Amino acid sequence: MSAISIALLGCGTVGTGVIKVLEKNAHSIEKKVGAPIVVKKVLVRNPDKLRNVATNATIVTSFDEILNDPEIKIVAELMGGETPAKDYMLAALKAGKHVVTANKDVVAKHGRELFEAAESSHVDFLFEASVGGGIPIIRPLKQCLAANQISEIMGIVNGTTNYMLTKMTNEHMDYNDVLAEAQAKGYAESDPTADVGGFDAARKIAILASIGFGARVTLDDVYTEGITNITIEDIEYARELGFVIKLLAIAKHDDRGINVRVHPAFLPCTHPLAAVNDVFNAIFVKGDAVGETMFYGRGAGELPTASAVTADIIDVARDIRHNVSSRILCTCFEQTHIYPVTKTESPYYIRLLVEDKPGVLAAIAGAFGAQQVSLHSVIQKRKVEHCTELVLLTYRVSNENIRLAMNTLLGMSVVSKVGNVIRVEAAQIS
Ligand SMILES: NC(=O)C1=CN([C@@H]2O[C@H](COP(=O)(O)OP(=O)(O)OC[C@H]3O[C@@H](n4cnc5c(N)ncnc54)[C@H](OP(=O)(O)O)[C@@H]3O)[C@@H](O)[C@H]2O)C=CC1
Ligand SMILES: N[C@@H](CC=O)C(=O)O
Ligand code: NA
Repeated sequence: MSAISIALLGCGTVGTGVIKVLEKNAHSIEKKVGAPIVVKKVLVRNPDKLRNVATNATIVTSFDEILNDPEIKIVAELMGGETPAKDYMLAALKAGKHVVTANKDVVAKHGRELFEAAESSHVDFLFEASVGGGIPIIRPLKQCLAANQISEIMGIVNGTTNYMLTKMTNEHMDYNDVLAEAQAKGYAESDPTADVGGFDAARKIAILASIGFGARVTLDDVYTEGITNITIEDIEYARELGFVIKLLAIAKHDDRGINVRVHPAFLPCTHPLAAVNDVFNAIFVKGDAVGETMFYGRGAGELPTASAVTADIIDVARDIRHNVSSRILCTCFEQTHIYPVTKTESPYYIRLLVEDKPGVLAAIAGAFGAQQVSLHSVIQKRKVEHCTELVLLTYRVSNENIRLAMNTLLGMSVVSKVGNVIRVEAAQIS
């Protein structure tokens, strides 16, 4: 069969990786598809930029050169951002071109519109790289686990912050230095606020929850906290107490509805996610038939992400060869109540700076007690600026009650500063 022509929108970290993978594995990919895949055009902003890859493709700066080229059957959007990426994908789908993307911003926010455009044009819209980088997770959820009712999805879904937390924990690296390293390695988003602020993970868990629970979960439904407040002190106290700090993305479907959240958490050192380090991601999925499953691999970076994008391109190319399309589209059928984070429960770690005088501990314990927050343990180790640093671990308590207790504490003259309040996940504090 004649070659299948494709175009890439973007030739940065991921685009470069896709060109390399298609080139390196051209022979086996051709055998798998039954036709060669050829990158005909690549859209960039700056055609004069030096790139880390050689290609015979034509470099273009106008999307119209791709949109109006009837030979191009597949468009891989690897630019990032919402605009113009969404408009280009929509135009390509409406023009009858298949679309593959790594763009979680657009999938999380405009997925429905893109699915509808794909369905009416009878083309594919695939986005495996948008969550978990190189880890297969979208396809397993949509296909391999389709027989299950999914009750829980939990994991580490941002490579940049996991890399940062690992280096801060194991090598005591400075936050800004390690962020710069993650950027240099091509892991971070063009605006890394999305990574460190938790929004990238929030988009990813919104996508996974929507697919897993068959209900539309948007970014606004996800309670989001990033790692910007995590200090070396918190990391050290975690270690002392037998925990590590990880940025977790959690989606649960129970008899109250759906709850979706992203926040740093203390995880027991013995928990499997505690051993997921550097740029690696891991995602647990619990289904009623299969039980627990775990997906693990590199969550960001040139070649791992290219692996997922290229697999989508191969899938589409096979569909083109067999004259089928849009076999698995939007799976959000259910209207399900989303309940807020305040209704969730867990133990908490709390670090406070308090005045160093008699009766302070009793007053603090009283403020917690008034909100039904029971304290499991208190560590009092060091003096900071004439104050005493207190580290408290609570028993399991509702988020609402912790908030109420913290509000009371903030108003107490003996409390100089709240250092941090971090959830404890997957631990029995008893
Ligand atoms: N990096 C990673 O590890 C992962 C990234 N992703 C996602 O993949 C996508 C791409 O990420 P990444 O490769 O890191 O991004 P980069 O910033 O490295 O590359 C972006 C590319 O898009 C081009 N581009 C951006 N805006 C425009 C525009 N308006 N018109 C034409 N070209 C444009 C840039 O052109 P020029 O080179 O001329 O500036 C560049 O080639 C994003 O959606 C990201 O979230 C997903 C998983 C992992
Ligand atoms: N910035 C993202 C890239 C992959 O999605 C991350 O660090 O995980
Ligand atoms: Na993936």
